[in-house]
Amino acid sequence: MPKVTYIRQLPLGDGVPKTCVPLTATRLADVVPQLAPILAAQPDLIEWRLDYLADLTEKTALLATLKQVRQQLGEVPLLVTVRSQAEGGNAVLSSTDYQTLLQRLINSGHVDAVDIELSRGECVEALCAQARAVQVQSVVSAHFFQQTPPVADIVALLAQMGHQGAAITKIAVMPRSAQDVLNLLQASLTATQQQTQPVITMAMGQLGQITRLAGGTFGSAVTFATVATASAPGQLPLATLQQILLLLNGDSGKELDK
Ligand SMILES: O=C1C[C@@](O)(C(=O)O)C[C@@H](O)[C@@H]1O
Repeated sequence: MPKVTYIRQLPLGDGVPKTCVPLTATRLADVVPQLAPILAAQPDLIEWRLDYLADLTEKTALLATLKQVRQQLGEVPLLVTVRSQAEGGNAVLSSTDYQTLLQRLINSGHVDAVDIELSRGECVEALCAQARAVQVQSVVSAHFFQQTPPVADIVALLAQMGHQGAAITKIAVMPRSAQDVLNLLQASLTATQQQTQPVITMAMGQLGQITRLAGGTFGSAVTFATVATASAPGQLPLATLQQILLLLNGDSGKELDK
């Protein structure tokens, strides 16, 4: 069973799925303005998808905006993600540039958690260790935008993330059938029973939407939702999700009138 893992003061793996909304601004100047309506909707966690920025080379300006974002968030935890094109995002970075950028984010003092792609191979373990050293939680992730791997493969990938030092493990798949959706849920349940790190899973697209609503029942610790722009197919509006989570999780979920 996963041990409860905190991102700032937010417990993951305690049986209640947490909501996360992505920030998808394409210009640094739009980041803080985009944050206000997201915060007003009261997600548990914010993910800044840095790869949406048209220019990822402006490191000084980027870190200055990151500091501002952190200040605006108060106690809401911040996850930063640089999603590669190969994993469904927009970043086209060499291994060295990816590693350097993630190191700067980890050591910035302004992030609570960092997404690290398992497919980046060699640097994953080092990045997890660097994050751990400065109390930043590592969320090691894998994305399958074309298919859903077999249950055993999903479970093995999540375990591999844990072996590489992930504090939290995450996988997103694209289902082609209802069986694929069931397979993703089965893999979530099995991984949750076997590993100590919290597991985050989702099946994308409309077919997979049930996993964003009821994934918590099968162990998924976080569900991604939208306030304005989606960062992956199938994400539901946060307000709708909050209501359904309350129905499914009772008193342990959020209050309806929040
Ligand atoms: O890994 C994930 C999950 C996600 O792909 C989703 O399907 O909701 C959305 C991404 O922003 C996030 O980094």
